[in-house]
Amino acid sequence: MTQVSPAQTPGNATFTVRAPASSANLGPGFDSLGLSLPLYTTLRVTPQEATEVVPLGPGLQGTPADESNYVYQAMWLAARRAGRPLPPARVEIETEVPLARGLGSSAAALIAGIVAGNELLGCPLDPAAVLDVAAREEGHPDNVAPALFGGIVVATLDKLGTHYVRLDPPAHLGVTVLVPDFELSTSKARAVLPREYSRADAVHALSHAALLAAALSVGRLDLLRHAMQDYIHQVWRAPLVPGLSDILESAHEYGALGAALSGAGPTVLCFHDTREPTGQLHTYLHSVMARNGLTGQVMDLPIDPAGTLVERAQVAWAE
Ligand SMILES: Nc1ncnc2c1ncn2[C@@H]1O[C@H](COP(=O)(O)OP(=O)(O)OP(=O)(O)O)[C@@H](O)[C@H]1O
Ligand SMILES: N[C@@H](CCO)C(=O)O
Repeated sequence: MTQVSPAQTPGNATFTVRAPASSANLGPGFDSLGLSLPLYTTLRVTPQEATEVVPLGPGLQGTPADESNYVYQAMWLAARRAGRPLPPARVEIETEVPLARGLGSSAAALIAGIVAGNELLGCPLDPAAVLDVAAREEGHPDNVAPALFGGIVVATLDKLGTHYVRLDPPAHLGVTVLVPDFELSTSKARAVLPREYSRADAVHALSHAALLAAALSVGRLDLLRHAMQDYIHQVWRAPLVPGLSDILESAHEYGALGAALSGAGPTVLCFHDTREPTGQLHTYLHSVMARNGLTGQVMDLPIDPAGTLVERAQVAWAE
């Protein structure tokens, strides 16, 4: 596997693109802060005379098996930015990222598609351009930036471009996610947010987001719980996610270093210290689900440092 890189092999060779899940916001970093998680969307792309789009596996049931598929549309975004037509190919799509759960499935699909389209074209776009295409399409960079670069990314999108800083995950910082068995689309979870905020809320948000980014950059795990306070989105989304308010208030009593709604939800993210056991936290998160009549999964995951990877089959240049 190699990081996003110029094409090294002939234009007709099969290649795979693997893009990770992500958790956006981390509390106050609304639309601007996210991290990458090791659940993957994988594309297997084979140039051929006619386009074929093949979603595989139960995770993608119901997604279109034709050119309207989001991944294929994303491949065309790369071609449009490059000002060239997309060469035809067979595109097989698989994913481990549950859809519409707040784990960045759409960002993984978008990044994987743009990187695949770019590869098919011989890599006219550099990684910063790939990120900018993705951030403009999604409307915010907080999932697509960690999906592309891995680790933790602070990013902002403005008229001039998408600007970002990637941080290596601090030592001993692990993630526990509670993934409920129900979907919540990002559009529904954005629709409940107010259009305007008071100056007090704005100052609260920017000071906490700034503290969180600084704490993550120097590994101050003791500050996470305080820095992750948020009044911009979680309070409005809490009615859509049973148990969220309890977890935000009490997870620290069970070993969490901090807790947040993951992306637009319904997944909830807790940070933990990887040197400490997480059994108590798991038991607590399961009890919150049970109290609220929910089922779902609780998983410990590391932060994925690698981001999107491209692998080309070993094909000799002479073939
Ligand atoms: N691999 C994929 N192939 C095709 N479509 C996909 C794929 N992954 C995601 N999608 C599309 O994206 C939608 C989910 O996007 P949505 O933004 O609502 O949630 P999310 O990205 O999983 O969560 P969040 O943005 O809160 O982290 C799916 O319903 C589907 O239409
Ligand atoms: N920042 C986005 C992430 C989900 O796409 C939100 O919370 O709506």
